[in-house]
Amino acid sequence: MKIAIGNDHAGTEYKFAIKEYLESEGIEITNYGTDENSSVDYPDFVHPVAKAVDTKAVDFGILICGSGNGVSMTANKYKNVRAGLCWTKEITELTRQHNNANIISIPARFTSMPQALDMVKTFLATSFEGGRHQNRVAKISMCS
Ligand SMILES: O=C(CO)[C@H](O)[C@H](O)[C@H](O)COP(=O)(O)O
Repeated sequence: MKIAIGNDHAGTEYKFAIKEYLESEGIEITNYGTDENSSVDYPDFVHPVAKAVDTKAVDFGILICGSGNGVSMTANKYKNVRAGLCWTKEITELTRQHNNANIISIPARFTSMPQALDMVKTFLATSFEGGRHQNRVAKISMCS
């Protein structure tokens, strides 16, 4: 499994913790996020992740910012990206099961570190259900 991770300054601490966990599990992770705590513009650290997911260069993306909204808005501009904003375990499960999300967006300023790590584990361990959801997901990217 290949994963790309991106974050702005609000997500740096969480990025390092998530990256350390995933590497301890033997997962290959490419870091496109800032490693600093000084203020940056989140789109600059989302585009490489979204491009990697959009082109299937990686299997999944992880994006972290303060609210999770900025990184989600940016990533979802890509045709083949489905970035789900998650703040509970159940929402994380549902965005994989129903939306076949390939990016999880984490609101660092509104979730605890244990919550964030649990959501990442849940995201990667949950499969898309297909069935009635397949047609719905296909309609997401009907626009050019
Ligand atoms: O886009 C965002 C808001 O929805 C992200 O959460 C950013 O992390 C946030 O805007 C950064 O805010 P700051 O006051 O510049 O640290």
